[in-house]
Amino acid sequence: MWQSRAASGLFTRNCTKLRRRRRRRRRRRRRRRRRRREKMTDQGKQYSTVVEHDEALSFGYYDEDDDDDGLETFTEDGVCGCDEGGLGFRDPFCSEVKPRILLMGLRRSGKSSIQKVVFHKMSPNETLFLESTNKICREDVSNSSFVSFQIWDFPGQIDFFDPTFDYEMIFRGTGALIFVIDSQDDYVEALSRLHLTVTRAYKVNPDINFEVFIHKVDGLSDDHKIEKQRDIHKRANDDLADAGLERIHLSFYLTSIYDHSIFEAFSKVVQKLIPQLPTLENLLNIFISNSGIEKAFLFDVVSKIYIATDSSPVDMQTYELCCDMIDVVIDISCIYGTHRLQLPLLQEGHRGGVRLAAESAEKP
Ligand SMILES: Nc1nc2c(ncn2[C@@H]2O[C@H](COP(=O)(O)OP(=O)(O)OP(=O)(O)O)[C@@H](O)[C@H]2O)c(=O)[nH]1
Repeated sequence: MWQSRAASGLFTRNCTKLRRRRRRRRRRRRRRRRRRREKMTDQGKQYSTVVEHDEALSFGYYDEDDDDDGLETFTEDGVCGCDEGGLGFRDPFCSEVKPRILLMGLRRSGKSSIQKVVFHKMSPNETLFLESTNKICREDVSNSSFVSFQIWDFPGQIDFFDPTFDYEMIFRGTGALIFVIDSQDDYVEALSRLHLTVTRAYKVNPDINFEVFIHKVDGLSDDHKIEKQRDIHKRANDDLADAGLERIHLSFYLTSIYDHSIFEAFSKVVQKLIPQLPTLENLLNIFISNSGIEKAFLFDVVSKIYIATDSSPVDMQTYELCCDMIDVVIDISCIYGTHRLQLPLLQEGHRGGVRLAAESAEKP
């Protein structure tokens, strides 16, 4: 009896010791993670804000109390890949932090369509079948040394008051915030959402460029477009003035995925994030004046975004013509070009049809 009591006492003591040891280990691990995270934030690197739950949409860091190391949303070094499409953020050859562009707006306003059409060459009609985004989707765009940034596509129903949504962390590393308004819909709610988003973001990071895409204007007449733009511009700025925030500058663009307006608008957004822009413009001005060429654009061929142009005004028709010429050059070089030229285009997955043509051209 005495022996068994002693044995059970010993067993309990051992268990308690074991539990204490485990708890200590867990605490140490948490501390280490916290330190690592602080270090990463200091360096400007951002953690994923996507933590998927079974049912509800949730935003936040990984659960500190979750000890299951293997199931963490973050990789050990704090850099997390894209949830969709498998595009990672970590560039093994480059440790620089890329500017971040956020795509925000109400549900079905056209955010994902914009991203797919501009950066994935999706045909506008295919966007009709896009499903609603239910978590933040991040993508690394690194087409060239100038076009190198991250795009974060947000779900329409994002809730700033959700305590797990760490908007401070998100806005802190943001270069541009694109707010998409569906011009074919009633935009009263969109405007109040725009106001809330902009004021929150400005408080955290006053250096963000605020870009408003008055989207889906393809269904509107020219007069109607101008009228809508004027009305949205006035209401949005009035709201800011009422809040004493006149100093916030909003830029407005009329856009549609069914024409080149979305590429032009995106070009302007991206240009603001390129520190070398004035130098590039100067070089193009010199080029124009010495060559007798009428207009010059510096293009990112893959996305058809123009990185810079000379200082003469941009005529939409010239821009469209250049875009079409790029398509022709790509098509021809994919079919008749050298293997070296074809390869990057194949890797980029550029234009499905061309890819097939190039593959069959390669076969003996
Ligand atoms: N007419 C027209 N329709 C568009 C345009 N852009 C997108 N759409 C359509 O708008 C619908 C919604 O597009 P999505 O890209 O899924 O919208 P979203 O803002 O990502 O929606 P959530 O993921 O729910 O937040 C789709 O049916 C698109 O085809 C446009 O420029 N013009």
